[in-house]
Amino acid sequence: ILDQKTQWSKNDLIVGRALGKGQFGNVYLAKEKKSKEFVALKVLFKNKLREIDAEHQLKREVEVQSQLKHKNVLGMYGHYQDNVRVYLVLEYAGGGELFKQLCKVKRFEEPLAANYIASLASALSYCHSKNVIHRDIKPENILIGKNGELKIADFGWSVLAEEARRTTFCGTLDYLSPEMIDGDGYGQTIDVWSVGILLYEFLVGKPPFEARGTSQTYKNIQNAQLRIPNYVSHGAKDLIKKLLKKDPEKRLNLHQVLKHKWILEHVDPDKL
Ligand SMILES: Clc1cnc2c(Nc3ccc(N4CCOCC4)cc3)nc(-c3cccnc3)cn12
Repeated sequence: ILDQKTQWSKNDLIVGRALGKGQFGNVYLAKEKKSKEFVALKVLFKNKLREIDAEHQLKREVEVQSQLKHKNVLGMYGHYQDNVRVYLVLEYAGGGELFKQLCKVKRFEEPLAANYIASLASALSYCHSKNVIHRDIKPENILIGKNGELKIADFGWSVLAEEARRTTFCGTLDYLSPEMIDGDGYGQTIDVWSVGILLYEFLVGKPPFEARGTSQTYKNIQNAQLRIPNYVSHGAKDLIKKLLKKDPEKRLNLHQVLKHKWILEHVDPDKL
């Protein structure tokens, strides 16, 4: 149905309430008339995109996200435009933002955190198999489906691996990996680093290297001084330490994450 539809226009949709406000435009809940399916309509203003020369980035987001088909990657059904805006027709994630859920409960229980990390690792491993590096994995870019499944969204910063050598600044500091700060280029290991930061934030309620000032955050990241509270289990602590290795070569890869004892302890294998 929606996956097969190739041409989209505003007449296909009944647009409802705003789901959220972004810096380039808003996201609305919408309903596709024929299938009666809910979708999310991301509206971006062309002049705003032009201001920061982000048209090429948006083109890439569309190219990348529409070719990815995975249960933990938010689907993109199509796009259309008028002379003022670009419209992205996206899968509707009925559970909202993971970020809001984390703020509400402060910290996730270990089984829930393990399931989210397993979904994230399997989605990223799928993306990497398509030569796509997300580069901006953080709670704000993760949505929850109506049955609680994790959905990676917002591929605005993703690049196809060959371009990944260019060190472009992307996103909040907390998620920058050491090699990103050194600017010596990076491969798929930066997404693995972000999984480590996320795992820490899921279990502790804040990112590991958070500091008041930018330079302090950089310092903490660079010397990767990790303080993990005692209420975190040994298995989780072990995985966090193996993900937040300063040297990208020493970091676990995504397949090893999915085989880690703490993940296997909490996640039913058919989900992996
Ligand atoms: Cl893209 C995309 C696909 N689905 C969503 C979505 N879904 C969604 C579902 C449910 C609830 N609610 C559930 C009841 O409590 C109130 C919130 C919110 C968002 N939100 C956003 C979004 C949200 C906030 C800011 N910027 C974007 C983007 N989305």
